[in-house]
Amino acid sequence: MVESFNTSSTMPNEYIYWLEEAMDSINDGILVIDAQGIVRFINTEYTRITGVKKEMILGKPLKEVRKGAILPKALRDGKRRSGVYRREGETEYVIDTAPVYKYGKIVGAVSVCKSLNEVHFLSTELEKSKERLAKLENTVGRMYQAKYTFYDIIGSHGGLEDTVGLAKKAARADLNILIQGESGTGKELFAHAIHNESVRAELPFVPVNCAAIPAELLESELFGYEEGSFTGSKRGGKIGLFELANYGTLFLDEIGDLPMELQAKLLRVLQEGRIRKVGGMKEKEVDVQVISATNKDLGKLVEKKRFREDLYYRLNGIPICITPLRERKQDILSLIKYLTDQSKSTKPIRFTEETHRILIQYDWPGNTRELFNVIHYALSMAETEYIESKHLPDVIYRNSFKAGISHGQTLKEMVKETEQEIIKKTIEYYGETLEGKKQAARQLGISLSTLYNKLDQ
Ligand SMILES: Nc1ncnc2c1ncn2[C@@H]1O[C@H](COP(=O)(O)OP(=O)(O)OP(=O)(O)O)[C@@H](O)[C@H]1O
Repeated sequence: MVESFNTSSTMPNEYIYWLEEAMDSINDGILVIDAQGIVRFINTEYTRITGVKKEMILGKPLKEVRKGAILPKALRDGKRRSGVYRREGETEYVIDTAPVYKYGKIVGAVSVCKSLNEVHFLSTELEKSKERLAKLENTVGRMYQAKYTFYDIIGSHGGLEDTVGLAKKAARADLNILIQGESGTGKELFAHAIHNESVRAELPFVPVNCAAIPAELLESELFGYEEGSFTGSKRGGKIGLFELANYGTLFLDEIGDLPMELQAKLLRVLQEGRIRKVGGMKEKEVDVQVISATNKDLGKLVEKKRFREDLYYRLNGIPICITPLRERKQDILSLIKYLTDQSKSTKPIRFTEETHRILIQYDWPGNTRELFNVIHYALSMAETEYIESKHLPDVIYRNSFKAGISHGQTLKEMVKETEQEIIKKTIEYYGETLEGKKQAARQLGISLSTLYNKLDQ
């Protein structure tokens, strides 16, 4: 049963005016018909979407002014309809229709329309955002990828083979791992290889150098921060490295340098598997394998109360110790070959026997990193295919004299060469002027003429 639609009998004019204003402020188009199908109201957005003005439609039967309108159906069958697609020239829109009831009887019907142009615009924006997100994910993925595998670890002596075996088992165990060894022994290389051998290989490998990040920034780097948590914080806050490493591996390099206060926070995260951003209230679960590394004796730091014992045991699920290069000198030649094989040089590279002897005799306090630097240096100094002792950096070359390695020279020649080196360095220090040379001679306890003679020999 359909009744007449009459608002003026029940509402004061002022109220109706206010209601119309309210309807005009919303973003959806609205059209209302009465029980006879006569258009009683449209709002401004309806005109904007359909192009139909009030004077063209108000007071007229909807069926006549808008051919194919579905709203009158609501008067007949009392059904609500939603998402009906319409097109008006260039404008596409969808409408929802519903009957209006009063005391259980239909007194009119209302339709609400939404422009699809806006929806199209929003979905294009959404697509663009998705594309940007995919690119960012790709970049982050590439940034946080472990580069090395166990194939990149060269050498087998001095226990290195067993260490590699242990590291492979550790990769399968999914426990926290602590790698200890002097600087340059390959701790980071091992961490990459372990991650790549583990079930987490396809997921991020996130390295953090605890000694390189200022203590006051480290907490927000590790755990992230909420927007506005401190002056200068970024809009939207920041995601922490723990969260970036979720389901993957976090490599905490130089863990011995982690400030005490952060040690407590790290321990809590490892125990509870949850992180909380700086300035945040919510906690988030994280599933991260932690590989830590240090060139300090962490056990000693614990004794000196500079590293928390409970954290030490948490991190030290599987301990891995890498032998320094001086204790596995048999690996030096394989390491040199590995590096020269990688060289882009088109000509063959040959190390003289003497160069090999010097490289093997040296103690390598900077371990493999130092060896690699020295080889790179020598390769760039040599003009021919032969890498001779003179192509090695000064410090290595001189050291070989101290170690008594003969360079194919007589004792007299070696003494002369060393004397000249020392005189040149002293003159360099005091200056090339006559006064500088006099001072150098005085310093060396020889006369000026002896100084000239020795240089001219
Ligand atoms: N056994 C090895 N085989 C091949 N390359 C190696 C080996 N050990 C070290 N390297 C190379 O030596 C360099 C230094 O290694 P890495 O950075 O892993 O050392 P580290 O122990 O982490 O040093 P630090 O304590 O100073 O951080 C890298 O270029 C690495 O690839």
